[in-house]
Amino acid sequence: MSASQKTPFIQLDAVSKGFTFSKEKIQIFSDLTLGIDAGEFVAVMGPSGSGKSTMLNLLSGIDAPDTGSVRIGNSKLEQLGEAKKSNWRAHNVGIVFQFYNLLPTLNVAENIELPLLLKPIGRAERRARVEKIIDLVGLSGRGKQLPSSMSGGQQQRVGIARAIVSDPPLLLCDEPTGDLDRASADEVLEVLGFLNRELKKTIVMVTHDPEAATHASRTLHLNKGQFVERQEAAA
Ligand SMILES: Nc1ncnc2c1ncn2[C@@H]1O[C@H](COP(=O)(O)OP(=O)(O)OP(=O)(O)O)[C@@H](O)[C@H]1O
Repeated sequence: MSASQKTPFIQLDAVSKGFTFSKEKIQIFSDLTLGIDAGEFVAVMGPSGSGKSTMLNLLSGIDAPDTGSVRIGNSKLEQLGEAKKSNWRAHNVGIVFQFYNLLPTLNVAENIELPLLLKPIGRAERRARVEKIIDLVGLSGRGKQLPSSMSGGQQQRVGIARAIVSDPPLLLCDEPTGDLDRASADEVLEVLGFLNRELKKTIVMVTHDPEAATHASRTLHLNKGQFVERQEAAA
């Protein structure tokens, strides 16, 4: 590699992945190679069942390829044991879910604080970080509310705040606007865009929504286990 070629932040090399279901083998990826640079905001689209969520699971190390390798930064995930991988994930990956996955009995601030409880950070510092993130996602003053008292868009912004409170470089979003109306979806996408532009988070977002994909810098379409790059037209 020449000095001018930069190494992608995320590199999938010759990845294959299949599942066996009712004795039938479904091959999702065969010999898939993909690079994503630091600071990119990538949308992943494709038909239902094409392997979009599987891709996110490979990137977070929640699932492993059958063959091939997944490298993120300096970490080759297949070389990490489960304990090291959990620790790596806690420091490097934030995950945003379609249905928010907030704990209903905890208020907004307590939900966002959860990932910090696994770290050697004192209470005052934790609270300060949570307040800062609450402001950043546009929910100032709502820390004591329960998730059930908030709109879907607000709950998703809590989900995003929880995903970034540990300051991971990579954010993986699985249909983050899939359960939202257009206006709430746009607010959530604005927050993701801000995190990408201003905080330089690398974002990989699975979406069915072509308009959501226009917020990304690049759109990858999954087609028969391979990615085809295509630009979404702005709405
Ligand atoms: N743990 C598993 N065991 C067996 N089959 C699985 C498993 N996980 C995923 N699959 C199968 O792999 C295929 C791809 O699933 P995946 O969830 O990645 O698709 P997707 O593109 O995210 O779909 P959707 O848009 O519907 O969410 C599907 O056929 C699914 O049933």
